[in-house]
Amino acid sequence: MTRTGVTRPDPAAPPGDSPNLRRLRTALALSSTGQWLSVGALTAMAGVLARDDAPLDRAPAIGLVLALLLAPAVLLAPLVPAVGRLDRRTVLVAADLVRLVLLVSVPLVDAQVWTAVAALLVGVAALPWTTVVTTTAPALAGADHAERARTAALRTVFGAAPVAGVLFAVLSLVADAVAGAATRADLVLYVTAAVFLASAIAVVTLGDLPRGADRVPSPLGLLLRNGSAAGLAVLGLALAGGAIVAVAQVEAVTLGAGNPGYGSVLAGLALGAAFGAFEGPRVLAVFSRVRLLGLAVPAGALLLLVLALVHNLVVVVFLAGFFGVAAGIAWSAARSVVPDRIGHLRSVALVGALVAVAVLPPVAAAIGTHRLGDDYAFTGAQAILLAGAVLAALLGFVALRRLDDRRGIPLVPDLVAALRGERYTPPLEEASRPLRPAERGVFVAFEGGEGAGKTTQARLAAIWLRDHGYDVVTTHEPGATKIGMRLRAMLLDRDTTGLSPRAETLLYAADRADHVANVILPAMARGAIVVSDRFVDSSLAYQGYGRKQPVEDIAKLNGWATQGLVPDLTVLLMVQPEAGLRRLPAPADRIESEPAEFHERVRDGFLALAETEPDRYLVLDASRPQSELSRQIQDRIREILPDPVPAAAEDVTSTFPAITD
Ligand SMILES: Nc1ncnc2c1ncn2[C@@H]1O[C@H](COP(=O)(O)OP(=O)(O)OP(=O)(O)O)[C@@H](O)[C@H]1O
Ligand SMILES: Cc1cn([C@H]2C[C@H](O)[C@@H](COP(=O)(O)O)O2)c(=O)[nH]c1=O
Repeated sequence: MTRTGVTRPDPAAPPGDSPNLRRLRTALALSSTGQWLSVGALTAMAGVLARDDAPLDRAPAIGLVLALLLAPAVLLAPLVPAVGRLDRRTVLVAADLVRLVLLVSVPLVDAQVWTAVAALLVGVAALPWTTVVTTTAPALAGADHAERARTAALRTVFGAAPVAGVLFAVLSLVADAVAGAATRADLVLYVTAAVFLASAIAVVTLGDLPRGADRVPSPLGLLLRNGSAAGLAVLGLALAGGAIVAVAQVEAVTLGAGNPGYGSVLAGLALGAAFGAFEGPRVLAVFSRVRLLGLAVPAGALLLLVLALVHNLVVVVFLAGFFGVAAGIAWSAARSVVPDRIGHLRSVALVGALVAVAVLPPVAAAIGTHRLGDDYAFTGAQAILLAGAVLAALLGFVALRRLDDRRGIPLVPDLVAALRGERYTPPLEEASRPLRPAERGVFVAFEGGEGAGKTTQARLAAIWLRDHGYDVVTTHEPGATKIGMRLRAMLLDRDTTGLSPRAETLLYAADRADHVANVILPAMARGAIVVSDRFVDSSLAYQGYGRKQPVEDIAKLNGWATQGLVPDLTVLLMVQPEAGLRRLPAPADRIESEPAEFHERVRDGFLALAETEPDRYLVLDASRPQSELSRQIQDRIREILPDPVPAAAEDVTSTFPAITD
C-alpha cells in the first residue's frame, strides 16, 4: 500500500503464487516455529539440568546449547546442496521427524550431555529446510517471481520467531500453573515435537517439489569477503542481541520469574525485532538510511545499558522489546545501505550471535555476583550486557563515520526535518543561504530498464503538471548539459571500447554532478518541479548490479556528486528486458547491446533498491497501457505536490470572502 492507502500495483503480474507454494510456506512456517521453539525449550532444559544453586553458574550450560544450535548454520551450510539431489519431500519430512524424536528424547533421557547433543542435531536437522528458502520456493514461483518468493519465504522463517516466543511464554506459564514453580521444560519440548509433526504432515500433502539446490555460500566465507562498514553496525547489534539471549534465562530466574519470565523476554525481543524490521523502511522515510543505521544502533545500545542495570522483569521485557525494535530498524536500514551484500550482513549477524552465546555466558559466570551496598547485587550477566551495549554503540558510530552519505550536513537539523517528514536541504553551492521548504521545488525521477517507457511517462507527467500551473523542468541523464552531451556520446557510442567499469561509473557520476549543479538545483531553488529521466538509481542498477561493482561505493560517490540530493519520488517502470529492448529502434547503443544477463541483473537491482525504500518508490508494471500508467503516476505525484499558489499570494487572496455563486 502507498501512504494514502492506494494499493501499490504488483510490478510483475501475475504474482506467481500457487496452491503448492502456499502449502509449502505453511509447512515452512510450522517448521520454523518449531525451530525457534526448540531454542527456548532446549535452553530452558539446559538451565534446569545444570542444577547449580546460583542461576549465574548455569549460564555456561545454556550458552553451550545455544551455540550448538547455531553452529551448524555457520559451519555446515556449504553441505546443503548435497541434500538437494535427494527427493526433497523425503528429506524435509525426515528433518522434521528427526527433530521430533530428539525433542521427545530430551526429557526422557534427562541428562545435560544429551540435551547438548540433541541441540547440535536439531541444528543439523534444520539445514535441509534452508533449501526451501533458497531453491524450492523460488523454483515453484517461476523465474519471473523467484526473488519475490525467496523474500516471502525468508519473512516466513523470521516471522515465526515472535510467534514461537509468545507460545513459549504461554506454555511456560501453563506448566508453572499446573506443576508449580521451578518446573522443567517438558511441556514446551512435547509441544515443539508436535509442531514438527504438523510440519511433516504438511510436507506430505505437498505436490511435486523440484529437486536441486543452489550453492549455499559459507557464512564464514561471506563474512571475510565482501566486508562493509554496515556489517560493523550489524555485528554490534548481533553481539548485543546474543548477550541478551545468552543471559535472559539466568536473569529471569534471578528475578524469580523462571521460564515464563524467560519466555517473555524472548517474546519481547522477537516481537520488537520483527516489528522494527517490517516497519523499518517506513521509519523516517526521508532520512538517510546510513544515518538511520548509525542512530538505531546506539539507540539499541542505550536501551541495553538501562536493561542491564534494572532489576525488574516487566521493565526488562519492555526494554528487550524496544531493543528488538531498534535492532530491526537498524537491520532494515543496513539492507538499504548495502542491498548487494545482504548475504554478508546475514553472515555477520549469525557469526556475531554465535560468538556472543558461546563466549559471554562463561565470562558472566566467571565474573560472578558482587554486592554493591546492602540492596544492589551486580552480576556477571549485567557486566556482559553492559559490555555488549558499549561495543554496539562504538561499532554503530564507526559505521556512521565511515559511511555517512550526507557529510557536511549537520545531523540534528537533518533529523529534526526528517521527524517533520521533510528532507533537510543543504545550502546550495551557488546560493549563500539554505533553501526554505517553501522555496524548494519537487524532484521526481523516472527509472527502469531499456525501453520501459521512462521518457514517455516523464513527458506525460510534465504536460499534466504544466496544465495544472506548475513550473516544470524536464531533464534526463546522461547528457542534459553541454559537458553532459559529450560524456553521453563517449558513454553510449559503440566505438567506445575497453572502458573500465570504474571509469564508466565515474563518467556517469561526472555527468550527474554537472546536471545537479547546473540544472536540477537551480530549478529547485526557484521552486520548480524537476522531472528527470534517470538519476542515481540508474548508476546503482547498471554500474552496481549490472557491472557487479560495489553498490555501497557507487552510492557514496553519487551522494557526493549530487550534494546529497535524493528524489522526493522515484517512479520505477518494470519491464522484461527483452520486451523493453524490442520497443527500441535499432541500432542498439553500447549499453543496450550488453548481454541479456546484464539487463536481468539491472532489473533485479532496480527491484532490490525499491524494496529497501518502498515509500520513495512507485513501482509499476510497464507492460500496461500508457494511459493507465500515467493516471497512476499522476495520483502518486499529487501526494507530494506543493500548493501551486505562492504562499505570499495566498496571504492576500485568502483575505477575500469566498464567492460561491
Ligand atoms: N506502456 C507502454 N506500452 C507499450 N509501448 C510503450 C509503452 N510506453 C512506451 N512505449 C513505447 O516504447 C518505446 C520506448 O519508450 P520510451 O522511449 O519512453 O522508453 P525509455 O524507457 O525512455 O527508453 P530508453 O531506455 O531508451 O530511455 C516507445 O516507442 C514508446 O512509444
Ligand atoms: C544515467 C545512467 C544511464 N545508464 C545507461 C542506461 C542506458 O542504457 C543509457 C542511457 O540511455 P537512455 O536511452 O537515455 O536511457 O545509459 C547507466 O548505465 N548508468 C547511469 O547512471
